[in-house]
Amino acid sequence: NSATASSADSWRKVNFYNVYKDIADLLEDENYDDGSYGPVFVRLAWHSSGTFDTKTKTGGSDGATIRFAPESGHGANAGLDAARARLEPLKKKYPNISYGDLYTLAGVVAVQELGGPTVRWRPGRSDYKTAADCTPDGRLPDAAQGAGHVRDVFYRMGFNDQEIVALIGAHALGRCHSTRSGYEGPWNASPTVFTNFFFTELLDNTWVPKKWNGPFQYVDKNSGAFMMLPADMAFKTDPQFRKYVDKYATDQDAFFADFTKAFTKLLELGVKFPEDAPVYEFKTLE
Ligand code: HEM
Ligand SMILES: Nc1ncc(C2CC2)[nH]1
Repeated sequence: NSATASSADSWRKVNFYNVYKDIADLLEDENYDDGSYGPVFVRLAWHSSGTFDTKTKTGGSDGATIRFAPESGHGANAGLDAARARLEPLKKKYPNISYGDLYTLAGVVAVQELGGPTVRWRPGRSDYKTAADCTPDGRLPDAAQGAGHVRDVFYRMGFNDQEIVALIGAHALGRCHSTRSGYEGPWNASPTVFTNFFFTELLDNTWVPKKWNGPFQYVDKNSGAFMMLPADMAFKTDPQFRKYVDKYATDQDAFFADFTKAFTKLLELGVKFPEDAPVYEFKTLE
């Protein structure tokens, strides 16, 4: 963690168009996973933000407490050190950017450069928080549980059913790592392209329990080349979630329109932005 802490207003000295470009240049790496850091940047932005609790107004992306132990060591955050390390040189290059702004912006760049919708983003998160502000473990969802648990976690953040389903669509990206969450896969055709494939695969494939000694999960019967978590399956079986899964599976534009709104809301949970903080809509480079 760079010693250069940003002050409350130091974001005003940052050219975010340059930061966007530099993050985009970090995405591709043929030696990492499926060739892109994009998916793990999206997960970093989401885990930095998804700790928010509407009742206590604690957690969220402001202060980026995810970079401090004990939060950095929570099981749910396993593997995110790789994403934070990849972004660290940009904190040195742009000492006036806050980690909270850097981590959330990286998620925005990843979604846009991997073919997803434009995501509105505001600067103004601060780094004043310390390890003492870390949120307790258990704020993020447990993949082994079902719809009830998923609602408990996301309602606590302030989301409704439609927003929860839109957000889970990000599971079209990336993969599970047995060395991180314990789950494994997928090897589907396009883990580095942002599409509505999570919904189409969920509905169209036949899901069977994976025969292995890892944690309970599903694999698709025909190709064995895609996986679903127990929590993923809740989106197929719960009637209120299923309504939106059907909609997004048949209408990618509707998914994109709802995802971008919910993702901006997620990345801004709990943040008190300066009144004059600009709303950026970056042009996608690819
Ligand atoms: C019910 C809610 C959710 C559960 C239980 C869940 C669980 C998981 C698990 C277990 C992994 C595998 C981690 C690993 O082993 O590397 C994962 C990966 C991922 N999750 Fe989620 N997640 C949820 C919601 C979300 C949301 C809301 C987003 C973003 C908007 C998201 C984005 C991702 C991405 C992009 C990956 C791939 C990361 C990589 O390739 O390294 N997830 N998720
Ligand atoms: N279906 C599915 N659930 C979780 C994932 C990880 C993002 C890769 N994929």
